[in-house]
Amino acid sequence: MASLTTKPIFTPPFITTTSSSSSSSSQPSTRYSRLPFRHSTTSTPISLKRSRSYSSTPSHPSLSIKNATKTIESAETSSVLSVAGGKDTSSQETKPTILVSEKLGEAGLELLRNFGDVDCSYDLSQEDLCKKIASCDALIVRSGTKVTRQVFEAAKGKLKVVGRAGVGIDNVDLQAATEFGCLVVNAPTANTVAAAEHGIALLASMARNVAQADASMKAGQWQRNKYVGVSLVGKTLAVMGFGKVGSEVARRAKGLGMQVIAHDPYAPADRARAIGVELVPFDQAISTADFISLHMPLTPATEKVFNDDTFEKVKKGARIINVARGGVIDEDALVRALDSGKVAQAALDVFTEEPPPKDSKLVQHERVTVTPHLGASTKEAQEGVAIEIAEAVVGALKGELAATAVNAPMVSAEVLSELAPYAVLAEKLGRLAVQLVAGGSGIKSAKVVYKSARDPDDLDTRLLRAMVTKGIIEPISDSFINLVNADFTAKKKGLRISEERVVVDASPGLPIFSIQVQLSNVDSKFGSAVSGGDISIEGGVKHGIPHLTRVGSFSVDVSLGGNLVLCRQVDQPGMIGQVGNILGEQNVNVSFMSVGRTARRRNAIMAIGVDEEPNLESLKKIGEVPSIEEFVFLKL
Ligand SMILES: NC(=O)C1=CN([C@@H]2O[C@H](COP(=O)(O)OP(=O)(O)OC[C@H]3O[C@@H](n4cnc5c(N)ncnc54)[C@H](O)[C@@H]3O)[C@@H](O)[C@H]2O)C=CC1
Ligand SMILES: O=C(O)C(=O)COP(=O)(O)O
Repeated sequence: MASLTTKPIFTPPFITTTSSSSSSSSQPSTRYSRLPFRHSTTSTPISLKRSRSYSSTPSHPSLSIKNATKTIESAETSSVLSVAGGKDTSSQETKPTILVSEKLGEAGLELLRNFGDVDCSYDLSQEDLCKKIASCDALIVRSGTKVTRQVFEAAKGKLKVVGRAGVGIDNVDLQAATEFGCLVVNAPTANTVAAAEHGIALLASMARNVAQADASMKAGQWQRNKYVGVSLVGKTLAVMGFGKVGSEVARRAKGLGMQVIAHDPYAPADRARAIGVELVPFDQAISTADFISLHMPLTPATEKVFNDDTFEKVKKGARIINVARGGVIDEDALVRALDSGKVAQAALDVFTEEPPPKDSKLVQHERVTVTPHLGASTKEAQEGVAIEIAEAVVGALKGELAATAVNAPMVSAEVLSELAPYAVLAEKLGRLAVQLVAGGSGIKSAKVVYKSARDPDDLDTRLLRAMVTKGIIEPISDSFINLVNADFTAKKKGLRISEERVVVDASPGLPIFSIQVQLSNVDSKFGSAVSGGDISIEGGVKHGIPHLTRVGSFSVDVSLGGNLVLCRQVDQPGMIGQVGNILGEQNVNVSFMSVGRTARRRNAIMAIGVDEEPNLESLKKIGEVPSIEEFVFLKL
């Protein structure tokens, strides 16, 4: 075994990770910050399933989701990755129920109807939504439905996925979704152009007073002098938020002959340069621009980022366009800035409260152009969004990969497929380890050691960590764990999971040589499982089947299917026969047996795989065999 690396691996904030070698295991621990739980435009999927795969289409082989019931899976069946739980007791034939709470394009509805029972119920009150949600597997919303904590609570674990047919997910309580293990997916790309085009439409119509002149003419007026506008060519546009929509607005504005600058703390400068846009600091953007167009998401950091102080800094006579979210502007401050003349005009598609109050000063303001959140409302965008979200929701319900998950760590399809048997191993090791704890609870600290020949950068362990967490927590609580809520649940239960990577000389073709699970500061009901003060078990995957390879300091080799009896005895002839006979008398089939010993005629461990659960009488008889010093029965 050779040490090659000290590189850290990803881990959430409450998880420490080290890399070490067999020769030097005292590398410093490092703490890393959590990866943002947000969508990515690249394909970085995760899978989520709960209860079962629905019958209409085959599920991803490695990703069928099992219920969180404490049923024991055999090694064969547990090659399906259990990443969610719930209380669904429907039969294989039962179709999932998908509630669509806002208008969705027909093509998307068609896809949904081919898969499940679709309930299109628009304009539901919060109370009615909470009533309905208890029988729904999926919910599809646009910006008008508030998916609050109350909704997740009312779902009582049944709701597996919320699909946001659009980009902004500020109307979904992501924290609550995560806590309830509910995946949230969005449709981030299909309405980009529509939103950008609407931004440009508002920019141009505001500059030329189109809406005001139209209203005036319809009221019988002919006011050519009143509606003299301003030109766009040569003016500076500041794009605030240089993401998908912002970039498209920038491209179009350049086509109109405008100078475009942008502010976005996270946008890469080369992407901006490629479009001929300069990225500048916030104050520079707002103080130099003639037009300011907002394209950032609504987050705690962007809420009311345009306020009295900001408007104080804008160039006198600046014009504001907002097709992002109303909440990024303090609307009262904008009214004051308009009244004072600091801001000449505003064009708004989005509002803090939607619809805004009828007497809203902002909406009624003469120099404000408004539209009722129409940015994404083109036929083309709505069809695209509907298909994008229907595919994401159906895929998630089938346990396939969700490329647009917004509240879960992203694990690529390749990683999922390669790690699937190790994920089963990881869960089983977690399950075994927790059953070795005397009393079974009070576990505060677990360490997962991955031995691999691979460079740490090539090994994404988030899935494995989630599965170890699942294995440890589910047998001792009523929680169900999936990729969405594993880290959250561990943290809530005060379980600190650390990870260590040891690089070993093994086949580089295999992602992992072995996984070791260690539990510290707990007593064991099977003293031989303790090594270096910790309960420690280790396993690997052989021919796709998880195997237990070490218990404490004893080497064993037993496939992790069915259940397991571990005995420690003095190494002597006849032991296997004696225990085998006791089990045979009770018609308990022994599937596998392995003996590991420290030295000849000294202590030995016998690991016996059994298909059935031995009854109490057989267990008692095993305990009475004179040379057996301790034994434990473990359910997998
Ligand atoms: N009015 C409508 O119907 C529509 C509105 N939208 C809204 O437009 C916004 C942008 O959408 P996309 O471009 O698709 O999202 P995106 O995620 O591609 O882009 C958002 C950009 O904002 C940046 N950003 C984050 N915090 C920022 C800050 N404090 N200051 C400046 N930039 C910041 C991000 O780095 C990112 O580049 C979202 O709020 C979305 O909800 C999107 C589509 C339709
Ligand atoms: O995609 C977005 O962020 C939007 O704001 C579009 O909202 P909508 O789906 O039209 O209610």
